[in-house]
Amino acid sequence: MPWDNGVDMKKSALWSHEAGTRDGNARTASDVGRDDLPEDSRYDGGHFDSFDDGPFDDRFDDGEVDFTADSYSDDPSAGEMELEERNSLRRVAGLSTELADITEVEYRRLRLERVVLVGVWTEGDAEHAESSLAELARLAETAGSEVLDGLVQRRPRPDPATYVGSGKVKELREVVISTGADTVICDGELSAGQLRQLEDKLKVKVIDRTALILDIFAQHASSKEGKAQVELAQLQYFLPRLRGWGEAMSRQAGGRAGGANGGVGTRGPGETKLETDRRRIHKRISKLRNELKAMSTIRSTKRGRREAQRVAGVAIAGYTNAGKSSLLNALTGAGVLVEDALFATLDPTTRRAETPDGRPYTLTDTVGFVRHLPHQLVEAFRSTLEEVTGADLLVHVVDGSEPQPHEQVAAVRTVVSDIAEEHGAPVPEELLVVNKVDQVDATRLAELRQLLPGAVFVSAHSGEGIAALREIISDRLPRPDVFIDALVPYTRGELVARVHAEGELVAEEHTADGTRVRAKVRPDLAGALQPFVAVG
Ligand SMILES: Nc1nc2c(ncn2[C@@H]2O[C@H](COP(=O)(O)OP(=O)(O)OP(=O)(O)O)[C@@H](O)[C@H]2O)c(=O)[nH]1
Ligand SMILES: [Mg+2]
Repeated sequence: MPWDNGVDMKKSALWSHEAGTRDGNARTASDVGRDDLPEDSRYDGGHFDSFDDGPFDDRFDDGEVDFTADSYSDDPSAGEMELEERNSLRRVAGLSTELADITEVEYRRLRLERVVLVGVWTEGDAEHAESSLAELARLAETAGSEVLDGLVQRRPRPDPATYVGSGKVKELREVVISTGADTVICDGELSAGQLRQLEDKLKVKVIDRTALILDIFAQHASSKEGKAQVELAQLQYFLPRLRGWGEAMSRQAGGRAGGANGGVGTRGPGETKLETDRRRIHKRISKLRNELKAMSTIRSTKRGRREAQRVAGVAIAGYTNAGKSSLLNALTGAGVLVEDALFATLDPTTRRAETPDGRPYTLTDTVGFVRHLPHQLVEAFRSTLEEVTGADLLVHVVDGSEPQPHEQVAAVRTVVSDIAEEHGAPVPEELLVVNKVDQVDATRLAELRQLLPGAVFVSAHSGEGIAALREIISDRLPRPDVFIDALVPYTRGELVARVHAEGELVAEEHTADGTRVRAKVRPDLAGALQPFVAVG
C-alpha cells in the first residue's frame, strides 16, 4: 500500500505470529490519507470489516475512542517539576539502528517496522530513563523492528489522554514524519484511550511496551504450552481494549442525529457484533485456561515424580539474556538454545546434573524476566514460573557486562517474591551468579563484588568459575540429615539403591540376612527404611 514516505509496507513483523496475525498497517495507512478530514471524523471505521476474516484476526486492533480525552487538563502537580525539563523532549542518543547508506533502499523496503520510541520519565535520574529506553530499543529490535529514534519526556506521570504531554505530541509527530517511522512504541502500559488518541494524532500505529513484549513471546513460543500461554496473555491484554472501544462507539452513535447512518466514523461492527466477538474471546480464554490447567497438571506430575525421587531441584532464573541457557549448558553439557535475543527461552528445560561428590540434582532453565513484565504474562506463565518457586535452590544469573545489574537483580527478585506470595510458597534460597565476567575488566569486577556481595563470578563462555560454581551449588543443596543404620533384606534391593542414589553412605556390608547400610538420608527414605532399622 502506498505510504507517505514512499515505502511499501510489508506485513507487520510486530504483529505476525501464529496465534493471530494482524496487519497493523491497515488503519494507520488509511489515516495518513485522511489528513484533509475534519478532526473529529478522521478515525476510520472501515477497517473493522476485517473482523470477519477470522475469529481473532483483529484482536489487537483498536482500543477505545476516547472522545472525552480532550477535556483532560495537564496534571496540576506538573508545576512541581522544573519547567525546563517538563518542556523538553529529551533525545536519547545512540539508539538509532537506521541504515546509513541510502543506496540500501531496496533492503530498507523489506524492513518490517520503522519505529520511534517514546518514554515518560517520572522518577530517577536521566541515566535511568535512558537505560529504560535502551532496553525498549533492544526489545523492539528483538521483535524485528528498526529503531529510528528515541525520546523521553520528564513528567510527574503520564498524561491520561496522550501519555506524553499533549504539546509534545506535535513534536513527536514531527519526528515521525522526519524519520519516516511507521510505528511509535511507548515505554509503558497504555490505556485503550491513550493508544487511540495518540494514533489519531500521530497518524501511525502506536503500541505499548506490554504489547511489544507479548509480541516477542508470541514469536518465540514453540511448545503447545508456550503458545497457549502467550495467546491467553494476549487475549487478556486485548479484551479491555475491545470493550472500551465498544462503549465509545455507542456513545458516539447515540450523540448523532439520525444515529443509524452517521457516516464516516460511525461505521463498524456495532454493539451486536462486538458482543459476539467479546463472547468468542471469553470462550477462547476459558478454553485456553482449561488446556493450560491440564498441561500444568502433567508438569506438576513430572515435578512430583522428581520430588518423590528426592532429587534436589535447582532453578536457573534471571533477567532475559543474562546467559541462563548458556549456564545450563556449561553446567550440564545440555544443548539448550542460546541466542543473543531477549526471551529466547520460553519453555523450561530440565536436565540432570550431579554434584562433584556424586549426588544427583536437576537443573531447570526458565523464562527470563524483564522490568515491568506484563502481569498478563506472569499469570499466563504461572505453571512455568512455578518451576522457580518450587525449587530447592534458585541460581539467579546476572549479566555482569550490564551497566546497571542491581536494577535487573531487583526486578527479578520482585517477580520471584510476587509469584511465591501468590502461591503461598516460601521464596527459595538464592545463589547470585554474575555471568559474562570475560567481558568485564578488573576495575569493574571489583565494583561488582562490592555491589553484589556474596555473588559467584563466572563466564559460561570461557568456563571461568564454573567448577567453583558446581562446588557451591553442591554445598547449598539440601543435604540428607537423618542417620539410619538398617539391615535391608535382599528382596528390597531398591531401597539400598535409593540410599546410594539419594543419601550419603557411611558404611555398607553384605551379610547373610541382607545389606547392612549406615547412611544419612532424607526423612522420607528414613521412613521407608524404618522397618529394617537394627534395634539396639
Ligand atoms: N561474553 C559472554 N557472553 C555470554 C556468556 N554467557 C552467555 N553469553 C551470551 O549472552 C547471550 C544470551 O545467552 P542465553 O544463554 O541465551 O541467555 P538467556 O538468559 O538464556 O536468555 P533468554 O532465554 O533470552 O532469557 C548469548 O549471545 C550468549 O552467547 C558469557 O559468559 N560471556
Ligand atoms: Mg534462555
